[in-house]
Amino acid sequence: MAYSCSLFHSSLASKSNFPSLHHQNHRGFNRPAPTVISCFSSSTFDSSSATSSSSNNSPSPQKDRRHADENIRDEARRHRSTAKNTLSAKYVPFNAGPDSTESYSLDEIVYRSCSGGLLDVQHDMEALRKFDGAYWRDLFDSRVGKTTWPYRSGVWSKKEWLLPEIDPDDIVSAFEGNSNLFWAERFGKQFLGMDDLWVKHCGISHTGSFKDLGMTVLVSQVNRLRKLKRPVVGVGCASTGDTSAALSAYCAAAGIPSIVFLPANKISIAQLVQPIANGAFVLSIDTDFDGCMKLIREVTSELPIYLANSLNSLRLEGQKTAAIEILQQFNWQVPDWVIVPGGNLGNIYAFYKGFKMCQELGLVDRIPRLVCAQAANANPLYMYYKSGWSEFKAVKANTTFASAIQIGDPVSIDRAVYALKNSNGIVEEATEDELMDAMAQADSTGMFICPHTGVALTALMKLRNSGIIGAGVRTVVVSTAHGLKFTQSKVDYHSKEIPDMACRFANPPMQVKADFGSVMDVLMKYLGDKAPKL
Ligand SMILES: Cc1ncc(COP(=O)(O)O)c(C=O)c1O
Ligand SMILES: N[C@@H](CCOP(=O)(O)O)C(=O)O
Repeated sequence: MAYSCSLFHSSLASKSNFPSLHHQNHRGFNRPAPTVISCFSSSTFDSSSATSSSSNNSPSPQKDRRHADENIRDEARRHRSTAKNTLSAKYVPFNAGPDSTESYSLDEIVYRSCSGGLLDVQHDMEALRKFDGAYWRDLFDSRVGKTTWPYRSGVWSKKEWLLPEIDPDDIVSAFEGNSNLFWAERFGKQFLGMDDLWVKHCGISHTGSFKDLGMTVLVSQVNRLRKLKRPVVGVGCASTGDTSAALSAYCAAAGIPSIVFLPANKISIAQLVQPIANGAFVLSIDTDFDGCMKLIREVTSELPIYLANSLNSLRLEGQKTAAIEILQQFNWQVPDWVIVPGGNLGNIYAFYKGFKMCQELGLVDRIPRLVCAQAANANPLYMYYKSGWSEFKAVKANTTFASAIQIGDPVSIDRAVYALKNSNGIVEEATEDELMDAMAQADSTGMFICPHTGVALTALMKLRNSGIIGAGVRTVVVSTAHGLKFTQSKVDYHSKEIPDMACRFANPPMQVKADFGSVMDVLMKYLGDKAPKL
């Protein structure tokens, strides 16, 4: 498919009755406000999520109480500042040189640069820098735990760094983000000899995966585009099951049609039922994810269907907030390592971008080393890394229990390489045995993770064994989906029904006759095995 400067163009629209396609304070204060704020006394931000420690400005619960006939959107509107917004963002070619002048408004429908390369959302960093790091830390911290629209969302609590110009009325949010940063105490100690291991549970989320973080941003922007009468009839994606779930849920919440292309028989039942239940138009296509991705790219260049995959750089703006959240949850201390499972490879770049923005804007003084973990059955990035980044070759992705990363031709390969090179990063891989064992081991310590998180944990185990990651260093493993989406893989594993897999940590249920003696026998044996050895 040729992209002519990739501005959304439709031959079909011009022939049919589709609309024409040619058009293309707020302050958080746990501490005194940084002096820089006084230069912006007509604040860039609204006042609804601000709390102040200064006595003459302290919030009055009665006065600020929501009016009886208001909802939280109305309330936010009442509090909104009339001051001019000084922040902005635009699309630019990804990793463009300093001489590049190519850029697009976020209100344009564009996914690729003139040369066919990836795009990136570029913020006006000078405007953001007018506020110092302490200001941003305080602002973001002040929004946690409140129900204020839209800042209750872990994503929109960073609104100024995402879509600074969007009207909060256009935002479509399920108050995603603010996910648990779980201290993996027992897993770390028992299997890795680590006591500072953390799992960022991005999958404990509205639709059960980290995709919600990006989708709230993308669907909000689509909502805005539709209000601006831009030609967006629906939103579409190719998916291995999580993007489609998030897309269909957010679109359903906003009343926007969604269309999802799924590789037939390659996603879990739980994932399949999500877009069906949310009223998406579901196409089950007899190909793999890469085949679906190719088709959706072709279709979205012909029809007024907005592309929701992470090729669209808007998605990564939302996903980058998980990195900012990790720093926030550690009280703005930087972990040493962050390990992310990779498939289409948008997320590893999103993490890099989130960390890097925090460094550039003075919230932290360094960034973590990143690890991207792939399934050995779908490992084009790993192969590229092993070749010393000499030659990238797409692969035919083979079946893997980590089905959401069964991707052989990742669209964000360039973004991933950039993120890894600039974070002194590493790529690792996990065989099917390794990832399933790691998942079972993690589950045995009280987690209930997805196979993709098993891939990331395998990478950690390998890096611990080789001594690259030391025992005492603070490490975060990103868990990308909820384990309940992948119960069949756990059932297969614990039933030891997987051909050629030892299933070393299987814990099958015991069949027992319905009589007291039989039950006592098995219990006595079980308890005997568990008795502490004296
Ligand atoms: C559960 C899960 N984990 C990891 C990934 C990989 O993310 P990315 O495609 O951004 O590399 C995906 C999707 O690809 C996913 O659905
Ligand atoms: N795992 C993804 C694959 C597509 O990734 P995307 O981030 O480019 O949408 C999925 O769940 O579909």
